[in-house]
Amino acid sequence: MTTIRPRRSVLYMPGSNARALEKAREIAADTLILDLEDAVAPDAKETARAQVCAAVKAGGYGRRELVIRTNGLDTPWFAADLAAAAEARPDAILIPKVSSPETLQQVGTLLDGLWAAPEIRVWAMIETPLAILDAERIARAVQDRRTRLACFVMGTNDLAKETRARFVPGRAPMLPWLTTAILAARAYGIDIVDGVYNNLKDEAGFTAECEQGRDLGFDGKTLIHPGQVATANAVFAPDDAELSRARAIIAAFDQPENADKGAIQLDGRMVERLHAEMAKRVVALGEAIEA
Ligand SMILES: CC(C)(COP(=O)(O)OP(=O)(O)OC[C@H]1O[C@@H](n2cnc3c(N)ncnc32)[C@H](O)[C@@H]1OP(=O)(O)O)[C@@H](O)C(=O)NCCC(=O)NCCSC(=O)C[C@H](O)C(=O)O
Ligand SMILES: [Mg+2]
Repeated sequence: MTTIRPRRSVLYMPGSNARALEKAREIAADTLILDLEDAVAPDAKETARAQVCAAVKAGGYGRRELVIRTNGLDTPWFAADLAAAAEARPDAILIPKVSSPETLQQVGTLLDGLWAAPEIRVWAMIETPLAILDAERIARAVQDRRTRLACFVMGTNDLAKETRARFVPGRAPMLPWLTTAILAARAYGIDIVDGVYNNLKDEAGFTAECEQGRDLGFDGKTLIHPGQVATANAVFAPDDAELSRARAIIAAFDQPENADKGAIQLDGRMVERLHAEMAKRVVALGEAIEA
């Protein structure tokens, strides 16, 4: 099994907010997205870029995964954002408003031209109607190693803006888009994290949306405030009951009498070898979180 990197809590912070960049060294998020795009006003773009890249170079974020979100390819800031981000060497660079695989190929070519370290991955915001309609081809871009593609990030605010869909409890208007993006990501073995929950005061609504995202198959959720981290970390981690059941399934198939069986009964339920594979992933995720 490949190594699992937990991405339960993926916290955005405005690159222009020096205090937040500092504070983030102590926040228990799995991943930090240091934003140069929507969270930063046009007049603050250059300052934000310099601050973010200095923070990444300075380090001190421990095991937290660091991602820099650039401005879009069609903006006057993109070229300088990409060059500075490549030089700062974050774990990944997040590209907003990716609507086709060609965009990822273009970014990959630019990164190669900048001699960007091969370890730097590219993440894609899935937040336009065209991205949903073309999600399968965008995810398939992972097969072109030049793209460095590793993860999809849902941009539900931009999707709501572009489609005029409303945010309603249960997200019925968005479910087809969320599941389309998840299917595309899983078909090509890339990770995918859910969109943000804008209401910072609605804890019950936020918890429900985390649970919905987990049940749909997301690896984690993007967040906008440190106060959302603990809930996302708890919801997207396997709990004790899930871990002990997973260990029991693995142990059952390890028994010599089950060596030639494809399906067995365990505690009144049918379990197949595919469940043992799923159980191994749950245990590996639990161990990665523990570490
Ligand atoms: C939403 C906020 C503007 C609220 O900020 P504020 O009113 O200052 O909140 P608090 O007073 O509760 O803050 C308490 C302390 O926590 C720090 N803080 C706040 N938010 C963050 C954060 N995201 N990361 C790190 N630290 C944070 C404050 O500095 C306070 O610290 P202290 O001074 O020591 O007390 C604010 O939370 C915020 O800006 N959030 C992020 C907004 C953002 O990044 N938006 C863009 C991403 S969302 C998006 O674009 C999704 C996608 O593209 C789509 O289309 O859907
Ligand atoms: Mg967006």
